Amino acid sequence: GYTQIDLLQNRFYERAKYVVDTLRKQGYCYLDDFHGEVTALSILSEVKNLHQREKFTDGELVSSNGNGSMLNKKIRDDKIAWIDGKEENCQTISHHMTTVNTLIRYCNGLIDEYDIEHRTKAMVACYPGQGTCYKRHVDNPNKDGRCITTLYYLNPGWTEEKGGMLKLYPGGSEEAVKILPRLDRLLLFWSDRRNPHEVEPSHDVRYAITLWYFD
Ligand SMILES: O=C(O)CNC(=O)c1n[nH]c2ccccc2c1=O
Ligand SMILES: [Fe+2]
Repeated sequence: GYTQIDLLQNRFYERAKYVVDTLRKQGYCYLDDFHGEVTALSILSEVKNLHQREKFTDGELVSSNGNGSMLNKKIRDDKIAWIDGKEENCQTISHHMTTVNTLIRYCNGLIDEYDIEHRTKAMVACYPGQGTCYKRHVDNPNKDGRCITTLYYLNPGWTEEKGGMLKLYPGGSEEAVKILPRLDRLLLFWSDRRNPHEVEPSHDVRYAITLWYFD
């Protein structure tokens, strides 16, 4: 009969197969209930704890000095923290990183055009509400090596009224796809020009963890 390991490997294989087929077909794909609610809530509590411990940076400030006056204008409203998973009180975030690594390794076996070697640290991002957003952009417009973006959302009970939807323009089409940043949803998409995307203005605190995978 099947051992636990066989079942686990089959599960990863099944999900990797679905991810690769879907990425090939539409350039993005998401998996709901990725870790299960208990683990998802544990990751959320670790992220909130990072926030309380002031581990997040502020969104980047640029001075837009039209006539020499140093007006500080925000170009981005996200607050971020880079986590390598060894920090204290980040054990479940670390488990998330390991799990996505395994999924991507299975995907790697099925994707021959890429040979995914490594990833960035985890970028924990917080949009603090009050209409904070992220303008339309491409994650990797100039071949910096990143091939897959993974975004893990941590927002229980999120609804479209709260804004903060991820708007994706797959294949650069003007037909936008709107993704709800709901708890325990893992979104993956090609990081290059195939996927311009933006974060609509958020009216509540919105958390996500990004891992970028390199070819
Ligand atoms: O949160 C989302 O749904 C999408 N989020 C993004 O596309 C996104 N993309 N690139 C970044 C670079 C630096 C800091 C934050 C970000 C960022 O939230
Ligand atoms: Fe992005």
